[in-house]
Amino acid sequence: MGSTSNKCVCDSNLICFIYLQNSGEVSSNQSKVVYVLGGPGSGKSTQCSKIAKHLGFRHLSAGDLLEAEAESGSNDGKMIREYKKEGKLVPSEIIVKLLQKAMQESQNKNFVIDGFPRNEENLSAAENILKIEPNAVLVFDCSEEEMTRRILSRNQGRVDDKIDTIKKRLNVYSESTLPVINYYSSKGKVRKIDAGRPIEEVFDEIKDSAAWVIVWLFIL
Ligand SMILES: Nc1ncnc2c1ncn2[C@@H]1O[C@H](COP(=O)(O)OP(=O)(O)OP(=O)(O)O)[C@@H](O)[C@H]1O
Ligand SMILES: O=c1ccn([C@@H]2O[C@H](COP(=O)(O)O)[C@@H](O)[C@H]2O)c(=O)[nH]1
Ligand SMILES: [Mg+2]
Repeated sequence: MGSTSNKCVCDSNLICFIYLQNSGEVSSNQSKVVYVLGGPGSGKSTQCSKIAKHLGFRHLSAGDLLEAEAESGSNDGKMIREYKKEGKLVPSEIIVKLLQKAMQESQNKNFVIDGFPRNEENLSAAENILKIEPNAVLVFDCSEEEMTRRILSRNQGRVDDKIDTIKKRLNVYSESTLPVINYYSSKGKVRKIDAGRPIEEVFDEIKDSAAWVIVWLFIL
């Protein structure tokens, strides 16, 4: 569903109708942000692409922004590569700077942010520097076995798609990202998605959740 054109292309008319009421020109100055969190390989980027295409959000992947910065050969690039290879989280100021630029340059001000905030330092930077208070947080629930299987068959040439790095990323998720999820849970913003199912079934659940998100968008 494209909010800019106000033309409904998603298959749930009710959701489209309600969404369009809330995304027309009158309210278009109000930015909406949905965070998508989940373990490595849980399907965040796959589903965020679908959310962008069908629900009219701009997809910003923290991992992809960092990868582009690394590819650019900038001063931070080499350091980003090293952190990524080790499955570690880069210092917040780096990812915050990239997100801030991407958000400022985007005409679509409704964002689905993929894989951020990942730890408490990110969370504090998101609140205090980016001034983001997300409308909702989708959390992808998937077993470690399934996430590992998916990553090992991903074949996208990522430097971190190796078993040793995957184990480190799973630890970072449990130790650093779960506290962020608990924080948003305590604010009633988390919607858990069973991400262990086939891609289309996961997206169906997200579309059902979109109705829930829309309720939030109206309330907030
Ligand atoms: N529901 C699913 N069932 C089976 N395979 C899936 C599913 N969702 C995604 N995949 C596949 O699993 C791999 C990982 O998916 P994706 O890249 O979307 O995960 P991610 O959560 O973004 O991972 P990362 O945190 O490493 O960026 C991809 O090859 C993707 O095609
Ligand atoms: O906020 C973030 C997001 C990502 N990273 C680093 O990038 C890789 C890959 O991220 P994906 O979202 O899984 O594509 C991640 O393991 C971190 O090394 C980060 O530091 N901060
Ligand atoms: Mg991803």
